[in-house]
Amino acid sequence: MSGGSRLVGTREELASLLATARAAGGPVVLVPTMGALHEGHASLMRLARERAGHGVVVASVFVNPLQFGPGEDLDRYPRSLDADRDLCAREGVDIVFAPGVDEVYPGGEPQVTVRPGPLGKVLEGKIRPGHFRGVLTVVAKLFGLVRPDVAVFGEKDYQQLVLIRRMVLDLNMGVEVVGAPTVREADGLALSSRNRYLDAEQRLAATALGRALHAAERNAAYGVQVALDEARTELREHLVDLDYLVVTDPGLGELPPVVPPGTEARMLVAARVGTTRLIDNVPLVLGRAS
Ligand SMILES: Nc1ncnc2c1ncn2[C@@H]1O[C@H](COP(=O)(O)OP(=O)(O)OP(=O)(O)O)[C@@H](O)[C@H]1O
Ligand SMILES: CC(C)(CO)[C@@H](O)C(=O)[O-]
Ligand code: BAL
Repeated sequence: MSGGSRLVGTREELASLLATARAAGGPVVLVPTMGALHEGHASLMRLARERAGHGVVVASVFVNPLQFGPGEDLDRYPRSLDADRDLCAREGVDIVFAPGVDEVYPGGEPQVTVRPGPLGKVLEGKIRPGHFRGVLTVVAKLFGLVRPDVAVFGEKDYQQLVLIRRMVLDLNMGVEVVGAPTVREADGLALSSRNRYLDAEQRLAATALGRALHAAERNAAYGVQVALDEARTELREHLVDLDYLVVTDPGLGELPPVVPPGTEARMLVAARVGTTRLIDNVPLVLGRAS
């Protein structure tokens, strides 16, 4: 496709643009987002542009009510469609799909939704009950509307990425799911749309998450316990309320009590800084000097 980013708000417009694009050949690559775009999103779009080649890149911008629980930040979630559109144009996105809630949920909340299964009940799912049912349902709907060959998601939302891969596998959706590395500020804070809720003091405290994960990476060679202890020390030094800090296997399962050197694992952290919840994670290679 050529001619910059096209902003579309309806399923009909989207279908018609995609039909034209498909006729021209090349893959369709989707980047789902909730908007308030930053450089982390930009990296996903660049990856999508590379994967699409002469095909089409679609970015969706939709704050999905179904994945927010009561009392969460649905109403104050940042919305900045004009700036989002500029960023999409800069990164070579062909179609920006920014539908209203009625367009995505024309009959209100759908009767049939995607149950995430046991992995949806741990970590984020335990603290935000119903969250992953909302995420998987909207991602399934976006896949239905766009019918992408490839979809790109960030590793920053690692549990989400694992669950989307699982949904695609279990429901034979035939979409290639690409995970993109987390983009960080110079001080290690993972970029997130919610970072803009932080005041200066909270912004400083928020660096604890990145510091903790980095301390764990440095100490992973000494095993899970040392990695956890070092990470906890960093978190204790800052004004954050820890929700969880865990080391799992890469699929979010439990690690066996004894692991051979070189075992791949994931450390995941979630904490509240003031009223803002932040999450982050890194891969670890256990029991081997890195
Ligand atoms: N720092 C980042 N690096 C790489 N990808 C990211 C980063 N932050 C978000 N993403 C990815 O961008 C996609 C859209 O995420 P979303 O719009 O929720 O942004 P967000 O910054 O994660 O916002 P939130 O504050 O809601 O967590 C997701 O696949 C997410 O994992
Ligand atoms: C995948 C997603 C766009 C679904 O609303 C959202 O959870 C996000 O932005 O990570
Ligand atoms: N990036 C995850 C979306 C959410 O927190 O609702």
